[in-house]
Amino acid sequence: MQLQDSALFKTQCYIDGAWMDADNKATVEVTNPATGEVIGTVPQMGKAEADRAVAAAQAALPAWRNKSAKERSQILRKWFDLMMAHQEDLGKILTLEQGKPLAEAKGEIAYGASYIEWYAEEGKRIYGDIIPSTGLDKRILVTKQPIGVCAAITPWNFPNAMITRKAAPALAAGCTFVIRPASQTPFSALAIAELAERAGIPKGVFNVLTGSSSQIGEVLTKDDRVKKFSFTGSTEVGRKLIEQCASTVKKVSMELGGNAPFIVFNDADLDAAVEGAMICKFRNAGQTCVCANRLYVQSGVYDQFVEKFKAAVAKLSIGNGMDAGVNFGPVIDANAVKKVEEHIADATAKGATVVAGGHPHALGGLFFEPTIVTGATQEMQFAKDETFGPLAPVFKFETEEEVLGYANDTEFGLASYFYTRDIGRVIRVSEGLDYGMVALNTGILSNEAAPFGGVKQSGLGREGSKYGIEDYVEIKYVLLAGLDK
Ligand SMILES: NC(=O)C1=CN([C@@H]2O[C@H](COP(=O)(O)OP(=O)(O)OC[C@H]3O[C@@H](n4cnc5c(N)ncnc54)[C@H](OP(=O)(O)O)[C@@H]3O)[C@@H](O)[C@H]2O)C=CC1
Ligand SMILES: O=C(O)CCCC(=O)O
Repeated sequence: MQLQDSALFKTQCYIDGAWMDADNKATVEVTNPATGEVIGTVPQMGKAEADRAVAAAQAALPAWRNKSAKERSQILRKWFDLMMAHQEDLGKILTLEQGKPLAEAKGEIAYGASYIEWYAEEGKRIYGDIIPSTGLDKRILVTKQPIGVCAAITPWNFPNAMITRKAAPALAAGCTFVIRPASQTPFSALAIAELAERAGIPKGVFNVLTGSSSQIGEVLTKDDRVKKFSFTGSTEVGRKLIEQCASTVKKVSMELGGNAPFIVFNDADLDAAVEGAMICKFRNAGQTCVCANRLYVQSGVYDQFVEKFKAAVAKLSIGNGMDAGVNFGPVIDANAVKKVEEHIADATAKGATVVAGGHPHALGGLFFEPTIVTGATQEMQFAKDETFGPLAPVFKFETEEEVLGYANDTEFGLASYFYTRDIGRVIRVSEGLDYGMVALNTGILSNEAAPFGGVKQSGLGREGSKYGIEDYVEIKYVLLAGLDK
């Protein structure tokens, strides 16, 4: 791998400020989804190493918690600066292990770093309250204190930003942190740890473990020293981890599956809607939890929208994300290909038509053609189940009431999108969508200043913004009495 700073490519874990192998020296291979080649190996750690990481985070807590918010802020700011200074190398590592095009990967590095910058500032503003009490001799003091040791498990689709979005508010609030990244994308996490060390984050404050998800997950969710657990991934695994956290009544944050509706009304700016649909559906080859999973287009513009959408899809440049000009890469693994194929087969068997793509790409391996199907209906699998791949089903609808019913007919409630220029409809539809996030006239809604999160079975808690830090503090109420003497 050609990096300007080759020390960013680490193949050991980072626990208590030291780089180390698994106790039994076992390793696991990581492959490049674009080529199938092995990029390197990382330690296959388990319970014993996880226990030591939690102990290190516990030992580091008092000194980190007792730094002033300004001191922590200065260290975090340095971490942010280092990430941006190494954006190119971090982007390359990310593309090699995850597959997304390099420009998109570098975009993720800036996006991930923006959470560190944001919380370096926000950590200084964890305000409390003084509340007048019922008795004149009393006052109620409310303070917010760091919750303690925090742990997290993150997915492969955003190997950098899903970590910083959790670690930055935790560290800014005065907590210490243990992270177990996805097996398919550990190198981005280890590079973040290398930069944490260079930024001066003290030993034990930020720890990275790779290896067995079930063994490490069990420690991180059941150990009483861990006070807060945060997860991004599938709803199925999230449910299980919530159950495990119940054994020690831990505070949990969950960013789980989505099934985003993308609604285009007759009065929409169609070119803007197509541009939004392209980014919303096909960035990261359709593998984000806020990706449009169902495109609902009103009957008056349905045919026109499909034609423009097809033309835009035909312009995508498919290939290895490291190659110049490529803007659409492979999917993560064979299961991802299988799921897209299953959803296409189910839809065509029930009457849908493939109007673009529909097959594994001629490049072979994990490349799948960006696909559009028309004539989609609520009876098809993708109406209920997140595809998490490059398949865009286009549904036709007649009325606002009808489409709101379809959009909300899911157990998920993460992101939703709609295009209209009618102000009354803007209010009615944004209030009527049962989603944690609603975007009007745009296909992209994530940024560090906004509260990212879902309702229903899409999760618990919010990440980013002033709200995101609340998940990493405990409220303490102090009653001051006898003040009249
Ligand atoms: N909300 C989101 O952003 C995401 C949603 N998904 C959804 O989930 C589907 C499957 O993707 P997948 O990657 O398998 O998602 P998973 O939920 O299985 O994986 C997410 C993370 O959880 C870990 N994990 C898996 N099982 C356990 C366990 N029993 N205990 C502790 N940790 C565990 C994984 O480790 P390991 O890598 O070792 O498997 C990974 O780090 C996707 O198709 C998509 O629908 C997936 C990723 C992100
Ligand atoms: O898929 C996810 O879990 C994160 C979505 C990326 C984003 O923040 O937009």
